[in-house]
Amino acid sequence: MEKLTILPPGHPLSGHVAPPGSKSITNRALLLAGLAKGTSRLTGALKSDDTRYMAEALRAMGVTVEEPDATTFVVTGSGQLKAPSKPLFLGNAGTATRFLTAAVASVNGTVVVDGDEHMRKRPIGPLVAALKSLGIDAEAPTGCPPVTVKGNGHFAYGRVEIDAGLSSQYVSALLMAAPLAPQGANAPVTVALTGTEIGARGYVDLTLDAMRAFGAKVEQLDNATWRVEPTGYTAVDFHIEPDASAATYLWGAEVLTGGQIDIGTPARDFTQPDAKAYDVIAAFPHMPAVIDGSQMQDAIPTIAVLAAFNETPVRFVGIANLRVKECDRIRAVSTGLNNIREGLATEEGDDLIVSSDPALAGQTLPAEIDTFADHRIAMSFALAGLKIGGITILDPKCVGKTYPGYWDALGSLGVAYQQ
Ligand SMILES: O=C(O)C1=C[C@@H](OP(=O)(O)O)[C@@H](O)[C@H](O)C1
Ligand SMILES: C=C(OP(=O)(O)O)C(=O)O
Repeated sequence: MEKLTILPPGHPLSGHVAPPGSKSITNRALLLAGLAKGTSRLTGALKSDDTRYMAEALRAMGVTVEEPDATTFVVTGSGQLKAPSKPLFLGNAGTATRFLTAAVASVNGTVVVDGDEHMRKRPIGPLVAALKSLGIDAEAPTGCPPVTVKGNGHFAYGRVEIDAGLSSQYVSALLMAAPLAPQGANAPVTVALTGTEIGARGYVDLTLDAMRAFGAKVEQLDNATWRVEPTGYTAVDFHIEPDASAATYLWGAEVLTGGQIDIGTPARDFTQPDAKAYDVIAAFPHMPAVIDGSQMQDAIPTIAVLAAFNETPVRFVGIANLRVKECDRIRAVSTGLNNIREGLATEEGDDLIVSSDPALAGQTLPAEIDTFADHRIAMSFALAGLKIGGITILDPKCVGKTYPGYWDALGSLGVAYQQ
């Protein structure tokens, strides 16, 4: 399946569709379970490209990962990752790549962390520099993967500073590796932000929650500093909530078609940052003139496509690091919208301005949307296809990164396709 044309349903989309498990929480839980000694049962988990890469990497380092059903991982670790026999290949999974880069410093031996051609363009230099500052032997000559880490059996203790301006995942990576510092040293790891700027702080909170669930002792000293004790991790049974970023497409489909989609989880019950998008989406077609995307970054492509149908234009600010996600998402969204109708989107520096036009709904405006191999571009532009005839999504299978059942989910609500 190389392309998929969405046929506008012509009726409100209503029904029950539960989004899959959270990618962010699944990959945290898999890692922490793999680092623990004993067996952890992870339920409600996401099975997708990103979590498969994490699971495979753990298996390559001696962890047993069983999959008794479509949403469960049973993970048995020895409390010590082993050196893998070949480089860890992590596709374009930012979480797996960043989190493992720090965690494999606890391996006794050399580990190469690598990804596909997209991941090889996503910066990891600040994380590598932070590891080096702790005395860990780590190299990423291009500033992006591959990263070579020569571990000596445990993480390092001391104070580490990190600039998280490009990615909060660097902070999460250091925090999750920190309990693996040598236990006898009786000294904590202190993780400190250089600068108070951190996009998506809510992801750090997810990290702290997951660490504590697996027995870590971590304390937030102030807005920008955390202290982590060298406790290691304890195996535990852990339930994963549905994915809030995946939910944004269903919330979007609901407001755009005037339907009622029950996703099984009230927006306020999510702990993930993208749940903040609910209030903005619920305001459609009166979304605000300025939307700050810094604390709900992965939801911005969804909201930007909705903005094309809003009553008034929307300027997206605080989204600079969308340029270093799976693709340059500011460029991908503006390219896609302008492909639907020239002038629909403009970039001003790192801001994106969508010049809304409710009259788009009901028109036929044939456009092939280049997804740049980015699941979120595919999923968000599918929403445009619910109202505009002729929207064709190229490489629709890229949704497999985080939501393999996406096309079937829309199909179950009555959306039809032409291949
Ligand atoms: O920690 C996480 O689970 C994530 C953090 C965010 O990335 P950055 O920290 O790189 O902004 C987000 O975009 C990504 O999808 C998941
Ligand atoms: C940015 C994303 O993913 P990651 O950084 O985990 O590859 C995403 O899923 O939107």
